[in-house]
Amino acid sequence: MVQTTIITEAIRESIAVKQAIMEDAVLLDTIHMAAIAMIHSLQDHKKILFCGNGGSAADAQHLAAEFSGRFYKDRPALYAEALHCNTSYLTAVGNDYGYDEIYARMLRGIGQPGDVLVAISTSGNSPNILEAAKAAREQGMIVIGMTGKSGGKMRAYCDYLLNIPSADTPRIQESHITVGHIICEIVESSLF
Ligand SMILES: O=C(CO)[C@@H](O)[C@H](O)[C@H](O)[C@H](O)COP(=O)(O)O
Ligand SMILES: [Zn+2]
Repeated sequence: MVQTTIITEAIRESIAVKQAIMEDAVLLDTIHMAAIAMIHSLQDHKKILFCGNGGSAADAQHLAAEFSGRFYKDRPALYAEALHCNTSYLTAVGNDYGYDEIYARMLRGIGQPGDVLVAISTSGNSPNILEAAKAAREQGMIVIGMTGKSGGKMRAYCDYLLNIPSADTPRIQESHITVGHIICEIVESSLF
């Protein structure tokens, strides 16, 4: 059956990508270091900002809410936000300055040295995410990139590159959420 093949292949590929992450010592180390960077920023009363497009915007919002709401533990809120949640802002800045500017402009307004930007792009090439990463660096922020295998142009702007070993957008996104949840667990268990 065609549907059964699609279902089992998607699951098989998703497992294979996660298996490849588990066998990539450099990536595992980078996940750990990215979590430590977030812990230090939060201990220093800095904030964690997330951005992405489409499914990655949903991932940005999901992960920000794990920090600002709660993950496993009943504990104080951590300062985390996804940058796409204000549609009035997005439509105004997209309309007046262009879509590539939507996140960069906000970061120039609110980004502080020591804050963290988690920039999520499966291709690593979305212009608004690249502009965001550049603006974050100009503000003295730490940039954690979540991308696919190649890292794309994002590679040049990341302090920590979490490049999932796949070139398939949905499979990459599934692993972004897995890695994001792992980071949430490390951060929460270290701070509380
Ligand atoms: O969720 C999906 C596909 O799984 C889409 O909404 C996807 O996120 C969008 O096409 C994005 O615009 C892709 O951008 P990016 O990941 O290359 O930065
Ligand atoms: Zn998706």
